[in-house]
Amino acid sequence: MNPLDSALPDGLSRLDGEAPRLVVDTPAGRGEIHLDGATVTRWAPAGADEVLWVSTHSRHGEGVAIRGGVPICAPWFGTGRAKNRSPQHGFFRTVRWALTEARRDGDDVTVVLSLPPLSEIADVPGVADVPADLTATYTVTMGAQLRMTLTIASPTEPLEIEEALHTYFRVSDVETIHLEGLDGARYADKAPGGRAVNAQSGDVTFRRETDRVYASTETVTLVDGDRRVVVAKAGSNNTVVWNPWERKAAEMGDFGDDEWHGMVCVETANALAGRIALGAGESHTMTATISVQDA
Ligand SMILES: O=P(O)(O)OC[C@H]1O[C@@H](O)[C@H](O)[C@@H](O)[C@@H]1O
Repeated sequence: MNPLDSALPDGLSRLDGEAPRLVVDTPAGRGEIHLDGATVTRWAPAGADEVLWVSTHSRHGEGVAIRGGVPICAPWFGTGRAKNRSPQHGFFRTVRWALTEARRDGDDVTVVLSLPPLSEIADVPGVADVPADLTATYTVTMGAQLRMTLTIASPTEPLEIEEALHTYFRVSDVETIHLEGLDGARYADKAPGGRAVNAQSGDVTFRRETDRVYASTETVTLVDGDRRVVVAKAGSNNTVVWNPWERKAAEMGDFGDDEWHGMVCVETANALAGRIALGAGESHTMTATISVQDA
């Protein structure tokens, strides 16, 4: 038994097993966080529908990335700046994090999760590519809002990091939604045939495979009929927008062939040119705060 279990505040419980997770249920909201990858998989404020999307084909458990919720991509994004990193999107999203703190403030529940010491996961692919004393903590507050704060520190060596809170949102139909807040932002288009430099004109809409890394520090609002999901952020140079569309969804083993209609990723990130250069002894903190406005 985890020594913290006896100290868990009201509204927070822990489910053990092959896919251990924390469950939040208070008058302000409800949600769930898997220790594997420190992946938030559910969150909804009181009275609202579920905000996050998880594939019905997702795998769960230690060592696999959950297909949905909010996987943490780090300490690199994709295959990294030089396209030579493995595994894709880094190892933060597949290793089992430890619960190190839990508290309740009013009807908000906050948990703090820590990346295990790298010496304990030295055999995990990718770990040997970063300084052995790299640390990361992830603070998640669930209630009327969902706030996720990732801090990465490199105590003794300079290190370039990329990171993303790879947030999968549930939508009614990706072809009828739009994103506000990115008008005028430059972006790299990673979809097949896409150009390295583009500029957004107006709202973002979806008609084909979409895979864009926007240079933007602005709040983005996902508009889905009467529902507005607001993604505010701090410490983030980029917003990544992704939908695999039909062909790519069919290629992915953990993604249902038709599920792309019902999701979109809006990721709070520092990636590509927006990467963070940590000096020795420095840390960086990135926060995403999500709220819902139903008309
Ligand atoms: O299949 P993965 O590794 O979870 O990645 C999903 C997508 O994640 C996005 O963030 C990337 O921009 C896409 O290029 C990628 O396809």
